[in-house]
Amino acid sequence: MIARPLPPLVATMGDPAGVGPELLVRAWENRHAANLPPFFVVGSASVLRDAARQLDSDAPIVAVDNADEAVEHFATALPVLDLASGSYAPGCPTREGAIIARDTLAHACDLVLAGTASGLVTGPIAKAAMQEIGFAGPGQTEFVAQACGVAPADAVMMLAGPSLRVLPLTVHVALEQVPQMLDRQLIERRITIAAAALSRDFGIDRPRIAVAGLNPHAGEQGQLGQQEVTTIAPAIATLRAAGIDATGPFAADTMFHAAGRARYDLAACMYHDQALIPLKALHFDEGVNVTLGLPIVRTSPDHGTAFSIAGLRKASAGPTLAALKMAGEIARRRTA
Ligand SMILES: NC(=O)c1ccc[n+]([C@@H]2O[C@H](COP(=O)([O-])OP(=O)(O)OC[C@H]3O[C@@H](n4cnc5c(N)ncnc54)[C@H](O)[C@@H]3O)[C@@H](O)[C@H]2O)c1
Ligand SMILES: N[C@H](C(=O)O)[C@H](O)COP(=O)(O)O
Repeated sequence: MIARPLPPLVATMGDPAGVGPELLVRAWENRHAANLPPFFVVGSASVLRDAARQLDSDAPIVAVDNADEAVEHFATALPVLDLASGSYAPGCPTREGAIIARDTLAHACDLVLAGTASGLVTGPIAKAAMQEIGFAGPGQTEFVAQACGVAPADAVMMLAGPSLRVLPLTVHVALEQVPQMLDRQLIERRITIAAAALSRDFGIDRPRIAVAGLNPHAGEQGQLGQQEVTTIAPAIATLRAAGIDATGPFAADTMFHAAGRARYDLAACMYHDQALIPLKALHFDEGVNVTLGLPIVRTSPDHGTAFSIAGLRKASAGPTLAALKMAGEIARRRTA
């Protein structure tokens, strides 16, 4: 049976002064080589044209009115729903740019929720700049969750690369807050959501989830901290009783070498950098940030706005290509 065509993906530029716009131009240029599904941008045609010019690219940028038009034009031009105007110097973020990032993200969420687009790929934002305009939540994950009517705590961040998937159980909080935030409910809830998503969206029937300890040597039987004994191990036991293949807590420093990675499908980590350092060390140029637990598909490249190299033709489009491919694959799997 021939699969019916899905609606196109929708992408956002993120902060227009970051590398998001240029990487969307590069992604479109590589659409055949990367075998990308059709996508369109909710953003600014003028910003994308400026980005193409800075890249010395002849990629046409066409303003469209809807997703159907976007699909019609995708073969010959990068389609954009032109909702924003103004020019933005690469590397020079502005308040107006943060507002555009917020408003275009909100519009893109609405398009996916309405079924007009099959998935959302978000460009990088600058969190501090977004906070200054009253952005809801620490990042796009929480914003998209709220747009979907999902409690931010139930929108689970996973970073994925070819040989590693990681889940930070606590994310954009100060390290000093992590021990008090780590409770059994949080660990059990987020790993349960992740296990279901790995089955549904990645086709892993019985995902193996390795859980890291918080303390060095996973606490050394309680001699180097108590969280493993009082909280993490009991949470793992509860998950296992519920039929989830969770193991640990493991000493984090021996989870990420090749032999360690071969033992699991997802590494559940206690805090942001415990998860993202190994992922970005191994897969920075192809890493994808995937939000699990949402009714929609949402991915983003694994990096930020890279203001220091925006407009300099130095940014790799690898993570953006990987994010678009993964969003398309998940969307296809969900409709199979
Ligand atoms: N997904 C996101 O929206 C996201 C992710 C991380 C950071 N941020 C935000 O981005 C801003 C800058 O954060 P940062 O500097 O810590 O992280 P960053 O990812 O923007 O940059 C870190 C380093 O990686 C390099 N880099 C980033 N993307 C690259 C690419 N595509 N190709 C080549 N090199 C690349 C940068 O030049 C820099 O040296 C902050 O405001 C942060 O909040 C956003
Ligand atoms: N934690 C991710 C990273 O460091 O790559 C990124 O900041 C995610 O942020 P969003 O919730 O805005 O996608």
